[in-house]
Amino acid sequence: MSTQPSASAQPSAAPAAEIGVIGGSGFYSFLDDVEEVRVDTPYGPPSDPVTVGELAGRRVAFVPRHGRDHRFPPHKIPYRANLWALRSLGVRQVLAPSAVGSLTPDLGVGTLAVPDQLVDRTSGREQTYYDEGAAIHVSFADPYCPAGRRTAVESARAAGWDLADRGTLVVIEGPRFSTRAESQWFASQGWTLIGMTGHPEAVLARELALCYTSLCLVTDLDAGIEEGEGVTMEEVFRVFGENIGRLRDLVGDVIRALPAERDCPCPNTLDGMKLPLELP
Ligand SMILES: CSC[C@H]1O[C@H](OP(=O)(O)O)[C@H](O)[C@@H]1O
Ligand SMILES: Nc1ncnc2[nH]cnc12
Repeated sequence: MSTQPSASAQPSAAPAAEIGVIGGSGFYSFLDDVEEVRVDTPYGPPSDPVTVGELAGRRVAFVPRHGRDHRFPPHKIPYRANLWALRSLGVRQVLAPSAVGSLTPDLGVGTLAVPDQLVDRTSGREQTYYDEGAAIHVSFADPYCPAGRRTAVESARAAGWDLADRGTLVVIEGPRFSTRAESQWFASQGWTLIGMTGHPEAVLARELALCYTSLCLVTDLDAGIEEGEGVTMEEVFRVFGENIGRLRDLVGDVIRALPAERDCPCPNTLDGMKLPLELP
């Protein structure tokens, strides 16, 4: 599966897609023969034009959350625009690959973790579509789609990954990495994974009634458990680069195996949600 968008940007012809992929650090493109779409949203443009292509008969839209040139740091990513853009193309299920640190020696570098819980330690990010008009409070007890998670776990197992079939992802504000004390405190809570982008992405997906599945590649042991000089950005990119081929393949496997009809308990409709702005 490659990586280069082949077509030029189109103003607003919007090809439909059912599955969305949001690429993270080191994951800036997906699929061959894609159509590039400039989608505008009430929240501004997404991180970069969305590319839409086909895999195993499934229409897939891709957006790189940091932009193709990684110009958006985690606290400046236009999360609302990214999710809105995918939803407005028809996407209903989102796969979100991400580079994460491990908070436990049990999860080594190169592990694929499919978290089932999330802890928000960010501050000051725009994290809702429901900030005017009416007070709407979505349920978020289980932030990830169980069907998406099941499919990801089965696909990763079949592909021979070192696998964590659950885990709690703590999302820090960044862009700095954690101190050793912070990291040790997170680990002492039983949280197992650490990243900077899982929130508000997951909750915005929930607010748009999108299924959302996080695919975490462990690129490092976080400061509280490693014995060296601390995590570096170079280390994260290097390890991610060593694994991007098989991670892309895994995302493809998950897309092939995702049920076409959603059979999960995730909200499936926005009826009654009084979204302040209308989706196209
Ligand atoms: C590149 S170092 C830290 C950076 O990597 C992760 O990005 P993503 O979740 O988009 O793969 C982490 O969250 C930070 O944004
Ligand atoms: N240790 C870490 N902390 C926060 N985000 C990360 N992304 C990759 N590794 C990370």
